[in-house]
Amino acid sequence: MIDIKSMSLEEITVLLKSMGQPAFRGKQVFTWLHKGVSYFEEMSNLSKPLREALAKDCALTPPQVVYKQVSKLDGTVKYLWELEDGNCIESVLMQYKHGNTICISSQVGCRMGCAFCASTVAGKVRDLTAGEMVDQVIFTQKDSGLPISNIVLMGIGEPLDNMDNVLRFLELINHGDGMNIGMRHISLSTCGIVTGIDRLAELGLQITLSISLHAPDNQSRSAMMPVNKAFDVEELFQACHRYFKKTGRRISFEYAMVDGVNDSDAQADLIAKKLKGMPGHVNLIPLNDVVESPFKPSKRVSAFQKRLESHGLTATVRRSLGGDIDASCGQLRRKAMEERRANQ
Ligand SMILES: C[S@@+](CC[C@H](N)C(=O)[O-])C[C@H]1O[C@@H](n2cnc3c(N)ncnc32)[C@H](O)[C@@H]1O
Ligand code: SF4
Repeated sequence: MIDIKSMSLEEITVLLKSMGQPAFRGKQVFTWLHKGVSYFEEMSNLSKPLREALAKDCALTPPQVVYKQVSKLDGTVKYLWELEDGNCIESVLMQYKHGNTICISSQVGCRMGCAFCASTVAGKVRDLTAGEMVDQVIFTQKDSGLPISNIVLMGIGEPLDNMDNVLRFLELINHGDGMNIGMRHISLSTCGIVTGIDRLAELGLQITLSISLHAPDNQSRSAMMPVNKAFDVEELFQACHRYFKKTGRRISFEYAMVDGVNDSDAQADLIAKKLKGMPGHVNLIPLNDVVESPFKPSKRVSAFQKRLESHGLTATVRRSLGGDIDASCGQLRRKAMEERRANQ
């Protein structure tokens, strides 16, 4: 079956032409797909034979809601979606003053093995297609009734470990005949795959790049993030400087505060030293407790923030949304996997 949801407008137009259709049909089909139809029959301005021919050759596999949790505190909505092959992924919809933001998954699981992260506990199962990433945005908007204006690639998975599909997703979600979400409204977060960061720099997209830094020295970072053994923190900082030089875009550094591991003043000083020469924004994240993780939340978040600010850096503390639901990434999927195992 053809994965039509992952195809560009141009590719769909070529496909429709090969089916003996005029070029404008391509745009009609693309527009329907990005409105979130679940069946080709819903494409009411196409002839019945064409709808049937598309249904015969092309897969349309909207995700199904398995769980939906709505926070009573702030309206954050967390979805656990079941994909066509039975795998589950998460998306979280957060309501901010500047608009509604969706956090989407880029893979089923993750192979990066960060010690504090629930998404990686059972490893990576597979990459998501571009269409499956688009569907998270479209069907969350459809189900919630809330217009989505911002996207963060910060859900389950490592986007730069699935880069081709992620780039295609960006192109599709940005398309004027689709969701039309501007690149400036999209953030991509990576654990630090240097080759991917360099590739992004070459492309010069106007997205915001977030680096999950979590420690500025090799000893602490390697203890938290195995990726640091493939691309160490020196190489990572160099890639960030290259990225800034090439794109002129400010990078955001994510920093989950872990008690006694990455929260010393010396580490704050080292961050400032390493970021010298480029504007950086450090986003301090109060650690979400993950049962399997040996790490505990730091009590020095505010002191660390002040120390960073004393060097002239911008440092913010991430506001925690959805505190009363399983909003931390990967937790809901893991819970569902455990329940499935128990019922087998
Ligand atoms: C789940 S990751 C997905 C994107 C990408 N793989 C990455 O690592 O940046 C998104 C962010 O959540 C953070 N994160 C993961 N587990 C966490 C936890 N237990 N507490 C706080 N932040 C966590 C990650 O470090 C990262 O900054
Ligand atoms: S923090 Fe990101 S890279 Fe690390 S295991 Fe979790 S999802 Fe994967």
